[in-house]
Amino acid sequence: MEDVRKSYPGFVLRATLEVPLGQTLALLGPSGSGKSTLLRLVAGLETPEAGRITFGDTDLTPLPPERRGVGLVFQDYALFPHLTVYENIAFGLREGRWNEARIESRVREMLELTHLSPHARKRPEALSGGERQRVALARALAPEPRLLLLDEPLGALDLRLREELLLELRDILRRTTVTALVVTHDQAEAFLLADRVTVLRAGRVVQSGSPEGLYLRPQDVWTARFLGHRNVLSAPESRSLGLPEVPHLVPPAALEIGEGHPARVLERLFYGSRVGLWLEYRGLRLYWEGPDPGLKEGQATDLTIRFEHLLALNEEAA
Ligand SMILES: Nc1ncnc2c1ncn2[C@@H]1O[C@H](COP(=O)(O)OP(=O)(O)OP(=O)(O)O)[C@@H](O)[C@H]1O
Repeated sequence: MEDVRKSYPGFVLRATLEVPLGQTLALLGPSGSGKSTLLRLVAGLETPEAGRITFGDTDLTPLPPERRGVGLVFQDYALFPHLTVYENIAFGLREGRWNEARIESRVREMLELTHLSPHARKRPEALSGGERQRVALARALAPEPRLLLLDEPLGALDLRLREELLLELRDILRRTTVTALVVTHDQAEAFLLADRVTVLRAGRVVQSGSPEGLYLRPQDVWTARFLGHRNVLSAPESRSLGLPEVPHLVPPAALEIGEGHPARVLERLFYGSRVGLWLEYRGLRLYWEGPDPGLKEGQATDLTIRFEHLLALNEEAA
């Protein structure tokens, strides 16, 4: 999409975005940043005030939703309650006047892809939340859409189910060649699902890149914090360490405990397979995480900051 604009009272979305063919792009942003609005514009459920939405050489902008060739998956599933799983998946194919033999073979293929074959004859009410979401996915993929749009697809599920379905969704997106745009406010979800991630803030694209590229090289303080970095030094803090007086990111790889300068454990967070430590170091509070080094709260240790790993950050996105 090219310089697409849409405004509501007190909100303006203005974005240019490209989803590489056959890949998954995650739109990541806090609540109210315009993620759903952007997705609805691509789906044709909203009309832009300016700009164009294209797929290859096709201009989708003037087309109604049903002629855009997009598949939609929302967090509330929106399945037909009176239809079986099989018929839910077949629905779009019947609408598209596929013949019965093709419908049967495509629905079987989708049931296998989403591991739903044993549930084909059930109605949605007899399924778990995760199974329902897989039906929604199978139904959206069945008509071979050119673009799959997913809006917080795991949003309605509890934490454990969310993790399970996340890996399954990742696997399904990788096994199909569909181009997908997924909206999420969860950084881990975006990183696991997508080939590329675009960060949205207040209706503007802040930064795009591969998950690794974004995480290791956020361009400003807000993006670094939003992506989950805990060690973002302010300009005066940077100066106190002898760095140029601009904010700096201290990525996880830059901290080593056990050697270097004196530090003290302020707080120890036990997560099971790893431990988080808030450390006091030269008047700063720094967070370290890794396998349990056996340090207790209040205990002294040593800490090295590998300055070559630090990254200067812009104060704030323009
Ligand atoms: N139909 C509408 N009428 C008026 N304002 C709207 C409408 N839809 C969205 N907005 C406003 O546009 C802004 C962006 O909303 P949007 O739902 O796109 O954000 P989001 O990033 O998807 O948020 P969330 O993660 O909470 O769903 C919000 O301030 C919202 O109140």
